[in-house]
Amino acid sequence: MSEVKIALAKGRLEQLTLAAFQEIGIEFPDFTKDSRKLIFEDKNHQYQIVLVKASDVPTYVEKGAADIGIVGKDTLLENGADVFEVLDLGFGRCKFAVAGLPEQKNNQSSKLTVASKYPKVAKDYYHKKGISIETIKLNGSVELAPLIGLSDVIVDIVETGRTLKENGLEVLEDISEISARLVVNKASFKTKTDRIHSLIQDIESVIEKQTVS
Ligand SMILES: Nc1ncnc2c1ncn2[C@@H]1O[C@H](COP(=O)(O)OP(=O)(O)OP(=O)(O)O)[C@@H](O)[C@H]1O
Ligand SMILES: O=P(O)(O)OC[C@H]1O[C@H](OP(=O)(O)OP(=O)(O)O)[C@H](O)[C@@H]1O
Repeated sequence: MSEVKIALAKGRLEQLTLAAFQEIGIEFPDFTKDSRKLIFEDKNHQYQIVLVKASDVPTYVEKGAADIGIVGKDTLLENGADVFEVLDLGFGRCKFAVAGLPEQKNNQSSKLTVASKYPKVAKDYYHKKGISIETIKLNGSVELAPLIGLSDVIVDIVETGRTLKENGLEVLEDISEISARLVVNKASFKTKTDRIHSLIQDIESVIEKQTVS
């Protein structure tokens, strides 16, 4: 029987996901923090993890290079991949927000410029409000943009709020809640139904346990 391939986002979600798998008895013995390997097998040879950049997880799953993936809702919204989103994993919690200098609160400009790692999310949000914006795509340190006059505001992830605070910025508008999601390739959902369903159920029971305790 072929293994179930799991695309795992490198970075913040990596250890949280491995911990969830460990709870349900799926362990990857070769997976160590300082390893440069990108493919890992579980000890029972049922699952294979491929370690990919967070923003690439939806692509691997949509194309069927991986059967399932673990990725933030933020990345799913930005990527727009055609995958089944089957489970809210409850970890990796943060939110999308519009942020900026306090004086931007009442900026009604019809030429608002918005810097973001998530230009699609930013456009969709303002489009729903009937406001057209100019987006500036950045790949990090987004909080710099309004400080040095690159944009009026930013659309970014806020977790503790520390990055905003230390740079004199504040949340101007909340957009939506974010957490890690389990996504499944549409064809794999049919061809590997039993194994994927049982994996989903096992993970669900771990999440429920965590919510109760
Ligand atoms: N403070 C946070 N900042 C960013 N992402 C967070 C935060 N807290 C939780 N997350 C979640 O963790 C996911 C992975 O974040 P991570 O920083 O590892 O990757 P990334 O930002 O997409 O990659 P990179 O930093 O390489 O561009 C995010 O997509 C988001 O869902
Ligand atoms: O509310 P906080 O707890 O401060 O977390 C939010 C910050 O974390 C993320 O940045 P990240 O650390 O991924 O750095 P980068 O996007 O600048 O690379 C995000 O883009 C914010 O800048």
